[in-house]
Amino acid sequence: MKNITFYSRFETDILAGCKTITLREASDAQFVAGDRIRVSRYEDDVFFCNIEVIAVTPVQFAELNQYHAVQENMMLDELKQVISEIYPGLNELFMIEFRLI
Ligand SMILES: CC(=O)Nc1ccn([C@@H]2O[C@H](CO)[C@@H](O)[C@H]2O)c(=O)n1
Repeated sequence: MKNITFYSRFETDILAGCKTITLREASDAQFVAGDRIRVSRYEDDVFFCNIEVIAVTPVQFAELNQYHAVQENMMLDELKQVISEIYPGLNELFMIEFRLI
């Protein structure tokens, strides 16, 4: 089974079903619809759930909008700030939509 990591501060939102996308750089988005993925925390590699990928879609940083923010359970400004810190200067992102399984 493939694996993906999330920063531990997002674990609660993911388990509650209120964070249903993640925006990643290409090298971290090598998934296709239907993939079942083990999810663990980035900091300590502790497993916390499995997800199924619904879709992987290219999205530019400049095109991020309220839809993305809602799916991330963040304000749009906050989301842009978070992504700028993780991927400074990167415009080519991929939206991974997922559901808990
Ligand atoms: C741990 C690791 O390797 N990388 C990442 C990269 C991104 N993210 C989150 O996805 C969304 C969009 O980027 C935001 O919620 C980010 O904080 C994450 O949790 N972990």
